[in-house]
Amino acid sequence: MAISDLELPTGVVARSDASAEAHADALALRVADALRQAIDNRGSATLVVSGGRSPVAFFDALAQQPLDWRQVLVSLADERWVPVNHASSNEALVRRHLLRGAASEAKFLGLYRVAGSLEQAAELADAAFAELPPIDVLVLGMGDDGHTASLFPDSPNLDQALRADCPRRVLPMQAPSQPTQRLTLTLPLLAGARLPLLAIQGQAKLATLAEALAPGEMASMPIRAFLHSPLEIYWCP
Ligand SMILES: O=C(O)[C@H](O)[C@@H](O)[C@H](O)[C@H](O)COP(=O)(O)O
Repeated sequence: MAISDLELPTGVVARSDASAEAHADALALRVADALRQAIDNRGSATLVVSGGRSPVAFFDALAQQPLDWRQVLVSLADERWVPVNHASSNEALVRRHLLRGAASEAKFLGLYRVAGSLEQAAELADAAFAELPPIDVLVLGMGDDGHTASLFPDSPNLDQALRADCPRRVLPMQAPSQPTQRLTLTLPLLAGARLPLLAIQGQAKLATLAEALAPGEMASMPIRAFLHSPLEIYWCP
């Protein structure tokens, strides 16, 4: 199956690249162009990225892009509640692969907070994220189960996080399917992005996307909250 086989809602466009490298480069060029445009129009740009395994090549390619990184704020759609020197830390991943070279001039707002509990860490992050400007570019990934950010099916706080009027910017997530406790931005913050992008690779995720595009509960496949205009999907085999 290819992404061109999928029937996409109006305003949702998809791009397919032949290799993971071409996919990462195409995504990096699109993000860099949008960040430059935001800086030209408003003097600064806010980029929110997801973690996991897929974005590494994209981060490495974006770090090479010529732009005024001093005017860019980079943040995270979600985080594992682990110290920033932990192997699973999304902040560590972004600092290692994106915030280097010229891109090390960018500002960074992380989600991880030291606290006595995940709930307390989420409250501290929620307060800090009141400072997050409107998102210019959001890069989402997706799991095979249809989660995105740390909006996992069956997570206790999912319904609250998916409310369009959710009063929280950051919520704790204890996804039954995941080994580490998580912190996630909630739907109102993520849905406000000027340019939302979804980057996925492989046939399994394409099948998950096809399933998510069919009618169904948002809570069972949270990626459904983003499968509407405007959205650009980047896929490679
Ligand atoms: O912290 C995370 O893991 C991400 O934010 C998460 O939402 C990720 O995008 C998907 O789980 C896909 O992860 P992979 O790219 O590793 O498949």
